[in-house]
Amino acid sequence: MPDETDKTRSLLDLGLHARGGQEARIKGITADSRAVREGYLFAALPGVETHGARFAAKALTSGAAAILTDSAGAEIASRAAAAAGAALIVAENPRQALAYTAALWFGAQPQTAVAVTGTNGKTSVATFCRQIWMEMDHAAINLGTTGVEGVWTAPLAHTTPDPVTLHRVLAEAAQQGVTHAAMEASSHGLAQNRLDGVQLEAAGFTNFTQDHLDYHQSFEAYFHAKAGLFARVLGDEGVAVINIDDARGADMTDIAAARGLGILTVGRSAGADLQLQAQRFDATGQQIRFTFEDKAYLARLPLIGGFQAENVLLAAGLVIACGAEPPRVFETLDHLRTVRGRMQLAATRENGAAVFVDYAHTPDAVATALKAMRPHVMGRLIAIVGAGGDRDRTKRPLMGQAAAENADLVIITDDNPRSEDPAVIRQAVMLGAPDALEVGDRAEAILRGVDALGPGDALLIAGKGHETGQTVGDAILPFDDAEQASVAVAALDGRLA
Ligand SMILES: CC(=O)N[C@H]1[C@@H](OP(=O)(O)OP(=O)(O)OC[C@H]2O[C@@H](n3ccc(=O)[nH]c3=O)[C@H](O)[C@@H]2O)O[C@H](CO)[C@@H](O)[C@@H]1O[C@H](C)C(=O)N[C@@H](C)C(=O)N[C@H](CCC(=O)O)C(=O)O
Ligand SMILES: Nc1ncnc2c1ncn2[C@@H]1O[C@H](COP(=O)(O)OP(=O)(O)OP(=O)(O)O)[C@@H](O)[C@H]1O
Ligand SMILES: N[C@H](CCC[C@H](N)C(=O)O)C(=O)O
Ligand SMILES: [Mg+2]
Repeated sequence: MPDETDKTRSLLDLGLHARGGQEARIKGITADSRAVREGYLFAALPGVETHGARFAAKALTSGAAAILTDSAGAEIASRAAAAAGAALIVAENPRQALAYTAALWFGAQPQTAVAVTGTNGKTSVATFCRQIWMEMDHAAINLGTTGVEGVWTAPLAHTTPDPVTLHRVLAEAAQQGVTHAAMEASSHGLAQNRLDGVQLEAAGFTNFTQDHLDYHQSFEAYFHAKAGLFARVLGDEGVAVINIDDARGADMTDIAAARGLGILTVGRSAGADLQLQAQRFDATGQQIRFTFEDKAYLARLPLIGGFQAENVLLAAGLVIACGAEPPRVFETLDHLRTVRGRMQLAATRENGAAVFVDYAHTPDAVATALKAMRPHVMGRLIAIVGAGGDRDRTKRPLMGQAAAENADLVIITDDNPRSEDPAVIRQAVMLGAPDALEVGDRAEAILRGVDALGPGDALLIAGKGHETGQTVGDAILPFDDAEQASVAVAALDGRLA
């Protein structure tokens, strides 16, 4: 741990203005008043629910030596800070200042780091990057929705953790010998500058479709948040790895080009640097042909879903952008494994019908996942879909519609109703799928879906993927789609003890 006085100086070196000439000796940092200890810097941030400065008095009672906030927060906290003899640091963007401070405070991260943004595919791409690096004998991790995975593991509460958690985790990983890290950059995380202090060698863009309009309010604001990865977070020496098949890929490329960043394009589109040329599907995966620098390559991916090939090539592009030898990277692709909860084969009925669990929780993901299953299915495609409570309401009928358009039978059920009435959420989803069967209880919906499977049919259970709970109100009830699928198959095929 570096000398504490140096830390204080670093904070002031950030160009922050300490009012009242106070010099703070910092012993720790947090944005949560409840976590403040003697000598801590308390970042009092403006939030969605409240302003952290409202908790300044409590933080000072717990021993805060400095308060970092914005001008609105300074109005609230300045008297209490002065009375306690604590430094008040006012920043135009205190979230960014906190991110830089967290990076300096924890002082270490894996030397090679990449981040990936996009509406869908972040967890998959980050996981594939980690798998490729591990195949190349690097000590690697991925960080995101599924926690920290790889040579070192830890749970995470958010897809992109707050900067204090993020840098604590990155520093601990580096101390454990982790040299390579791939992380997800969620739109919330980017809008809140959670990643601004991370040193990235490359950053990736998967796609841009609807999600999270509850938080971002408009498509443009949502896009602007994602674009922050290329406009701001990625350093001047960084490489932008962009899926140009997506309609907004060109916009991302322009943003990166305007900064003079390196650019590596990926996709089926003509002119892509890493170009997917052909895909052939079989029962357990797919054969792909692609080109890079005028050379053609073949790989067999043991992965279900055409879109996973796009994610794999984006991951390969990110690893190459960090300096790896392309042929060596491509050799690893045959060894990739299914990402937990993403087109995961959860169970098979005695009649051969397969049950897949997938994390599709946006209209585009539901459509993509179902379309991806078609080439693998001879008979009917059945979909179980629900939408989360306290999240983007406008995506609900569109998710129902995506299911109705791409499946032969749709069952609408509950998926983390949170504080909302589950029946109201189901009704909204049903607006897009009027012929769907409504079965609120998720276990019963899975049983009904599995029961409906004839030979050659397949079932997609969408929405929860790797999740292990159903959030109802404040309670998280244990629930695992893959487990429920196995139980349903065992019960119906008479294999239960
Ligand atoms: C909308 C959102 O992102 N909210 C996150 C954000 O809250 P906020 O800053 O708006 O906080 P607030 O509740 O208004 O409080 C303001 C400030 O007062 C502080 N406070 C509050 C209470 C107190 O007693 N003491 C105190 O100091 C808070 O720490 C905060 O700094 O910062 C909080 C602290 O880090 C997060 O817990 C909270 O995540 C909420 C719970 C959440 O659900 N976030 C989700 C939507 C999210 O971030 N999801 C993304 C994307 C997921 C995906 O990939 O689809 C993710 O990266 O996980
Ligand atoms: N490249 C892609 N294009 C379209 N849909 C995709 C793509 N990759 C994944 N999906 C769909 O999105 C779902 C979620 O994938 P993944 O978890 O990798 O995305 P994510 O961006 O990390 O999601 P989150 O926002 O929850 O973190 C998958 O289960 C699949 O249905
Ligand atoms: N992390 C995402 C995915 C949630 C997936 C789904 N199970 C839901 O609860 O909506 C979110 O919070 O929007
Ligand atoms: Mg994710």
